Amino acid sequence: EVFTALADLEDLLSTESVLIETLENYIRAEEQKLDLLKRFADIYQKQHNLASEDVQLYVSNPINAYLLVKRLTADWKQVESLMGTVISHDYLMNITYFKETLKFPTDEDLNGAAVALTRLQDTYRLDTSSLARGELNGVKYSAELSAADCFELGRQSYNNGDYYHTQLWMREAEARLKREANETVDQSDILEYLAFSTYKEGNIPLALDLTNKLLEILPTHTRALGNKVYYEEEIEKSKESFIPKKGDDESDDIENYGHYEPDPYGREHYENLCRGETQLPAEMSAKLRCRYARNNNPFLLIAPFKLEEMHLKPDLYMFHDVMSDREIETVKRLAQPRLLRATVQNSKTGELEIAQYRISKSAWLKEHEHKHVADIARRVEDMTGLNMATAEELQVVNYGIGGHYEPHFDFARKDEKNAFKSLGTGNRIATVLFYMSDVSQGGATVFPVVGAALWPKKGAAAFWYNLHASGDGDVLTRHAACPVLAGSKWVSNKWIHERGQEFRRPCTPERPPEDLIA
Ligand SMILES: O=C(O)CCC(=O)C(=O)O
Ligand SMILES: [Fe+2]
Repeated sequence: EVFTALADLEDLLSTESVLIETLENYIRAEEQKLDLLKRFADIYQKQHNLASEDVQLYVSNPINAYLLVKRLTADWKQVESLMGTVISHDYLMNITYFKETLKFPTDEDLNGAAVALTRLQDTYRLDTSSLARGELNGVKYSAELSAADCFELGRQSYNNGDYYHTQLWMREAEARLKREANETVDQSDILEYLAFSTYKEGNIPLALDLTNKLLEILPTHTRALGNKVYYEEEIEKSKESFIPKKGDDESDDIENYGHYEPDPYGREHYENLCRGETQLPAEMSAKLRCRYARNNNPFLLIAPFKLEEMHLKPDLYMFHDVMSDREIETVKRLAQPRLLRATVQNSKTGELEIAQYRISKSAWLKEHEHKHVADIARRVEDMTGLNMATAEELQVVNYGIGGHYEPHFDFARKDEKNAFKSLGTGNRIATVLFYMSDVSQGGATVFPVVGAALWPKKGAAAFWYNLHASGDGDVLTRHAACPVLAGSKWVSNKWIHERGQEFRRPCTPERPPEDLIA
C-alpha cells in the first residue's frame, strides 16, 4: 500500500499525470470519430436534399440511382463500422497495464487514508468543518472538500464500524450539500447513512427523525420504511420498560445516548503531549542545561557535540547538528526504493506483523552500503561512548498521512517472546533517533509517562537509555511518535544493544549516564 509513507504518495502524482494524458488522448480519439460521423451525416443530408427536390427526376437518372444504392450499401457499411468501433478498449488496456507497472493506490489505501484523517481529527482536535475547508489548525493547506468527498469519508468510517466519525462526516456532507450549486451527492444517501449510524450509536429517536426526513424525500424507500417500523417498535418497547418517576421526563434518557468511547489509560495525556499542550514542570526546566559533549574523546576537543538536556530521570537528550544534509540525502535515497510497511513484534507469538498502531514505512541500511552510513554509526559511537559492534543496522523510517507509532517500549520485556534473544546481543540498551526532516505540524516524539515531548528538527538526534544500569527495562521510557499532521517525517535510528557495553556502562544500579556523556 502507498498511504503509509509520504515518499510513496509522491509517486502517485506521476501516476496521475499518465492517467490524465491517457484520458485526454482517448477523448480526442472519440472526438475524431464523431467528427468523421458528422461529415458522413452532412454528405448524406446534402445528397438527400438534392434528391428530394424532384424525386422522380433524381431516380430516373441511372447515375443517381447507382449513387443512391451505393450510399445505402457500401457507404453505409462504412458508417456502421465506424459507429461500432470501440475506441475505449485500447485505452482501457493501457490503463490496466499502468495499474500493473505504475504505483497505484488500492481500496485499502483509500480506507487507510480516511482512517488517518479521522485519527488526526481526534488527536489534534480538528473540527470537521475547518478540515473540510482544507484547514489544519487554522492554516489553509488544500482545496475544500465537496459534499461528496465528505460523504466518502463518512462511508469509509461506516465500513470500519466507526459510527462516531460516520456521523461527523455525514453531517458535514449535509451542510456542504446545502451550499452546492451543482450537488455532488444525494441528500437521501447521506440521510440513510446518518440514520443508521445514529441508531448504531444508540440514539433511536434521532435515527427515527432522520429516517422520516429521508422518507419525505423518497416515500417508497424500502429499507427506510422497514427501519421506521423497527425504530418505532424499539421506542415503544423502551417506553414500556421505563417506569417514570414523578416529574421525570424522557429527555434524561435521551441525553445518555450518543458517543461514548472509554479512553484507554493515558490516551488523553498522550494526545495533550502531541498537541504541545503539556509543559515540563518549571523545577525541571530550570535544571536542564545545554552543553558541549566531549566524552573524553580527543577528536571531540575540536568539534564537540551540542547537547541539550530535554528531561531528567529518565534522562532524555537532544544532540544538535549531528547529521548533515548530504548524509540525510544519501540515507533517504538508499532507503526510498526499499521502504516497506513497518512491522511490530507480536509479544505472544514473536512474529512480525503490520498493525494500525504503527503506520510508517521503513528500510534497513548496512554500513558497507555507503560511507555516509558508516560515518553515522561511527558518530553514534562518539556521541554515546557506547560500543557499536552489537548495534542494529540503521533503520530508516518515513511516515505517511497521519503516520504514527503509538506508545511502546524499545526494549523487549521479560515475558516477551523476542527476536533479540536469538541475536545473542542482549536487549536494546539505548536508542539514538535521528530526525532527518523538519515537520510542519505534529510528529513529535512523546514520553507520556513522564510528560516529555521532543519536536523533530532536521539534523538533530534524540538519545536515551531504555534500560536501567541493572539491565531492567526503564518503564518511564515508554514513548510514541505522534501522528504527522502536515509535512513529511523522516527519521532513522540506531538501536544499541547490551553486549559490548560491559566496560563502557558497567552494570551497577546507581550510575548516572552523565558520566558517559559529559
Ligand atoms: O519517530 C519517532 O518519533 C519515534 C520512533 C520510535 O519510537 C521507534 O521507531 O521505535
Ligand atoms: Fe520507539
